[in-house]
Amino acid sequence: MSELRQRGKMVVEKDSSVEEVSDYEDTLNKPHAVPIILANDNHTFKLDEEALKRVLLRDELKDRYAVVVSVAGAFRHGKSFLLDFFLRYMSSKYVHKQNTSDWIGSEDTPLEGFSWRGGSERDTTGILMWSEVFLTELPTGEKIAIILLDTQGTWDSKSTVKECATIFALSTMISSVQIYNISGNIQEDDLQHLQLFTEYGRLALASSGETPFQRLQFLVRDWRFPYEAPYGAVGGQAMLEKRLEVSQYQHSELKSLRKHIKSCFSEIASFLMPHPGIKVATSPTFDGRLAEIDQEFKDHLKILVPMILAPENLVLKKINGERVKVRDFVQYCKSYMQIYEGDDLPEPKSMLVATAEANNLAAVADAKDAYIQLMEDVCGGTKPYMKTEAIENEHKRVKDKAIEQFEKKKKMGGDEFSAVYKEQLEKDIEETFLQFKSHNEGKNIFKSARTPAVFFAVAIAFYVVSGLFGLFGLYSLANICNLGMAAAFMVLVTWAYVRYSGEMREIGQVIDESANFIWENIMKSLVKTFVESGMQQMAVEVAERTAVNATRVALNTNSS
Ligand SMILES: Nc1nc2c(ncn2[C@@H]2O[C@H](COP(=O)(O)OP(=O)(O)OP(=O)(O)O)[C@@H](O)[C@H]2O)c(=O)[nH]1
Repeated sequence: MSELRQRGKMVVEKDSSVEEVSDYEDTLNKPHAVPIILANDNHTFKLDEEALKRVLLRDELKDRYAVVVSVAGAFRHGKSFLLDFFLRYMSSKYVHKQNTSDWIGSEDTPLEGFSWRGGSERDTTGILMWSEVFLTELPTGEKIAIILLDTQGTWDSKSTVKECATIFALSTMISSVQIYNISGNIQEDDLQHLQLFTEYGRLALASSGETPFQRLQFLVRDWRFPYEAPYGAVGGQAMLEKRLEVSQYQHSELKSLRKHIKSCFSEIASFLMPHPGIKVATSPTFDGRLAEIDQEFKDHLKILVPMILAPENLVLKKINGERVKVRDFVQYCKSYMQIYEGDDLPEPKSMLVATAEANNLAAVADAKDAYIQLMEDVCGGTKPYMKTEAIENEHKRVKDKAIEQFEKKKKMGGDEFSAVYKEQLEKDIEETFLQFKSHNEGKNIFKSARTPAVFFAVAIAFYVVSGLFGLFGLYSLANICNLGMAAAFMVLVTWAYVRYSGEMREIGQVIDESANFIWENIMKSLVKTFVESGMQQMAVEVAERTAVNATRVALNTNSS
């Protein structure tokens, strides 16, 4: 196996050598970039749902609130390079729990993580997610998971306008902090690339009253005019205010673009980065070591990175004003991806519908979870058997609660839109209830013993009838009954084997169903008549004995 390092990039080539397979697996188990949106040859994208689920749907993650940090912007402008410093910070702060400014690393360590490299050809394609999701708590106590995304650079010679817009739009829609990486200055075309969202933002705002996105962080690389606006956040803010200024004499098109950009994000910030030095920009042998990066750049990295990733600065992903859990994030990715699958860029309206759809599906999943949790408490796992009537009453009570939770949750799209999802929730709950019910039935030892009891009784019945036929010399009929008895025993043995081995379960099911049929249609009424006549007999006997005793007592009293 050979491991090619293209600066920070780890390319693993698998060869046939057996002893090296475990090395290969070790490398894959190390935190790495996972492509979640894949670029197809025909200029379209595909969501790798399985990969996304493998990273996110882990027990320790899925119920945490998501913070999603993405870096997007033109290609070859140091996006992945920056993200690798984010990884250093995250690892020091959230994995090793260190609180020092040494997170930036030692002077001579090559920079690793998301693939980055020099040269003029694009490197990243699609959207990549870092496989290690960082866990922490907000100062308010909420447990959160921080997800990092690297995106395909825009405006390279191989991508169509639609591809660029799709990646930028998708990454903005799924992130809570979109870092808009641009070079040199904030220009009008940088603002125009936000255009697609401005209409979506207007619709979303009208529909829900909530700002659709959270933080947009302009990051201007290689800022060359520190004498006009100083490096860092203060200079960045001053620059941004100038660029987003709406003035009386502006063209109405420029005015409305600025107004709508502002209404799409709850926070817009900007940071001016100094040039990292000639080696970073031009040396083909530069491997990311700090020793070769300008001090001013490193100083500003130490300000920028905690400004985005320190616990007090983290921004939770919100949709329709509601925080998004990691498992809901998967649903949002699916719904959004669907609208970008067509040939044209989606209409802002369909972006809104997709958001409303994912929003309602997340509410359905939450309500169903609540139902399962409450039912588990009532009759799940090792809880003892409940009477059918009692479990049905509990189901109704818990179902009402789950539906109420769904109705109370803030959702997009209005009542009519939500009605379909409410119906789906009701259907899901009923299906889940059937599973709880059959699990409960399984705990009733009398019901589970029904099949052997029925076939044993059938065998005994054949035995008795065969004896009777034998008594009257009807041997051929007696033999048929003996055959029936043998068949009943065979069924019993087969049933016991199926139960013991877990094999041939379909046959086991047929036997159980036949036993149920015999019980419901023949034996139940017989047993009922038997028990009732037995009870009557007993009642008559008890009454007679009581009468006799009473008469005796009366006679004794009279004679004395
Ligand atoms: N001028 C300049 N170059 C940088 C900066 N940061 C990183 N670089 C260099 O830019 C080149 C590209 O870095 P990447 O991180 O691969 O860039 P990218 O934007 O992820 O590239 P794509 O994946 O192709 O979109 C590398 O040679 C880096 O050394 C910066 O702030 N200014």
